[in-house]
Amino acid sequence: MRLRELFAADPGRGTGYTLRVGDLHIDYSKHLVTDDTLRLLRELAAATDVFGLRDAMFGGEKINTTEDRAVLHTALRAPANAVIEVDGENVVPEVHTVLDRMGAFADRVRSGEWTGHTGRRIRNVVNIGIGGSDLGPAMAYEALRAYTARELTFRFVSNVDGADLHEAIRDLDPAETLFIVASKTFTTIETITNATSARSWLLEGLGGDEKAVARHFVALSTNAEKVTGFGIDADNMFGFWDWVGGRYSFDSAIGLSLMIAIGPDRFLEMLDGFRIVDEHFLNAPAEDNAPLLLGLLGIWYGNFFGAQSHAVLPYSHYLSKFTAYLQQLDMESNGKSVDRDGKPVDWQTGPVVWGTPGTNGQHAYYQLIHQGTKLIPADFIGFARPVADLRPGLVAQHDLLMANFFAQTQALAFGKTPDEVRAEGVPEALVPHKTFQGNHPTTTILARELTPSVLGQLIALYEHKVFVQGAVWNIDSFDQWGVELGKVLAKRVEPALTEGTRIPDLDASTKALVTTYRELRDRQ
Ligand SMILES: O=P(O)(O)OC[C@H]1O[C@H](O)[C@H](O)[C@@H](O)[C@@H]1O
Repeated sequence: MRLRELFAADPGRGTGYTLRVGDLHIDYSKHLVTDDTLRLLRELAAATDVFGLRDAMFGGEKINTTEDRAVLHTALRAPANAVIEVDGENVVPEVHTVLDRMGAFADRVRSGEWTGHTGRRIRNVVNIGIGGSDLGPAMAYEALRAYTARELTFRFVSNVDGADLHEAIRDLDPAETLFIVASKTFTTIETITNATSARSWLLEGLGGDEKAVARHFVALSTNAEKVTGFGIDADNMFGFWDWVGGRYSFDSAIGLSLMIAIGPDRFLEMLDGFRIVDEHFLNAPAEDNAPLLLGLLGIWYGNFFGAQSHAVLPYSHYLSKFTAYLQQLDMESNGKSVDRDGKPVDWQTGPVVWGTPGTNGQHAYYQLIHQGTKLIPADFIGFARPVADLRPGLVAQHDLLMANFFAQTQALAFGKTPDEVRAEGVPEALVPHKTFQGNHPTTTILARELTPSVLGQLIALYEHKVFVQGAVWNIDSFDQWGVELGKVLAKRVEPALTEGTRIPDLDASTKALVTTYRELRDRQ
C-alpha cells in the first residue's frame, strides 16, 4: 500500500480522513489504511469489547483486577452533579471538596495571604514527587507557562540524586519557599528522602523551629497516616483516592503546584478540556471516535507491521516535556506481557514512546525516520497561533515553525522517487542516497492555540488511546508490577553501599560492580 497511490485514487482523502474533537483537528489521511482497513480494525475493537470495558471503567467497576481497584481518573473531571459510585458510594462530592480546598489554598499563596514562618510571602514553590507525582505537574507547568504567575518561581524535584534538590533550592530563600510533597503512597523512597532533606534545609535556614514545617510543607497523598507521621499537618494535606492511578493522577490534588501557577480558574478550564474528550470517547460512534481510531492505528502498525516504537513530536516549545509525560502514561500502562488472566500474550503490546519538540528533532534523529530501515509511526502536534505575548518578530517565526511541521509529514508520506531526484540533475551515484522512500505514516493534530483546555483535551486523548490498546491486547493497563523488583533489590544493595556491610548474596556481576564502586568512592 503506497500513500502516493491512496491519495491519487481519492482526491477527497485529505479532508475525508479527518476528525474533530473539541478544539482538536485530527488528520489521519497519511496512514496506510483504506476504509476497509479501518472497518476491520473497528471489528477487532468490537470483538475485544473495547466499548464494554470503557463503560465498565467510566461506571466505576474494578477493572484493575490485579489490584482490585476501580479506574476513575474520569471522575476527577466530572461535573459536580455527576454520580459515579465506587462500592456504592458517590465519589464526585469528595472530588469537588478537594478541588475547592485546593482552589482556596492556591488563591492564598498567589495573593500572598499565605505566608511563611517568618511572615514573608511565598515566592517559590518546589514540588517534590516522582513518576506520576512529578511528570504531570512538571509537564503542564511548562505547557502552560504563558498563563503562569510570573512573580512566583516553580521547581520540580524528582530524582533521588541529591543534585536535583541541590540545584532546585540553592538560590532560594527558605523563608519564602513552599514545598509540596506529592506522593500517592507517601512511601516512595526518592520522594520521602528528598522531602526529608528539604525539611532539614528549611529548618537550618529558619533557626530550627519545628513549627516552621507547617507553614512551608503541604502534602498531596492518599495516605493520611504516613503524611502526619512525616510531620505534615493533616490540615495541609490534599487527598485523593486509590482509584486514581499514579500516571492518571495529575488532575487530582497532584495538580496543586500547577493550580498555584495558573490559578484555580485556569485549572478548571483544563479539567473541562479533559471532560470534552471523556464525553467524546464515551458517546461518539466508533467511526468518529478519536481515541478509538488512534489506538487502532497504533495496533495496526505494532501488531501487523512490526513497528516497535511510536514518536510523539510536538511543534511547540511549551510541550517540551509532553512526550516524557506520555512515556509513563503509555509504557507503564501497556508494557505488559501477560493478559488479564496472567497468561503470556503471544502478540506485541505497548510501543516504545519517544520524541522531543520539533524542529530540534529534525536536526538530530529525523534522518532515521526518513531514510532508516525502521517503521516509526509518528504524531505531529502543532498550533495555529503562538500562545505567549511574543514580540511581533517572534510571532512571525511561528509560520516558519509550522512550515516545518507541514513539510515534515509531507516528506515522510510522499518521499522523493529516484526519478524525481534524477530530474534535479543529481549524479547517478548519489541518486539512492538522495531518494526518500516515503510511506511513513503520521497523524497530525492541530489546534488553534495551546490553552489549558486544549492541554486537557490532548492528555485525555492519549489516556483513552492507551486504554483502547490495552483493552484490545487484553492486558491490565492500570497496574505496574514491573517497577517493583528494582525497588526491592535497591533496598537489598543499599546497606552494602551506605553502611559498608558485607556485600549480600549478589550475582557475580553486581558484586564486582559494587566492589569497584566502593573502591572508587573511598579512594583518597
Ligand atoms: O506517587 P507515589 O506513590 O510516590 O508514586 C510515584 C510513582 O512511583 C511508582 O513506582 C509507580 O511506578 C508510579 O506509577 C508512580 O507514579
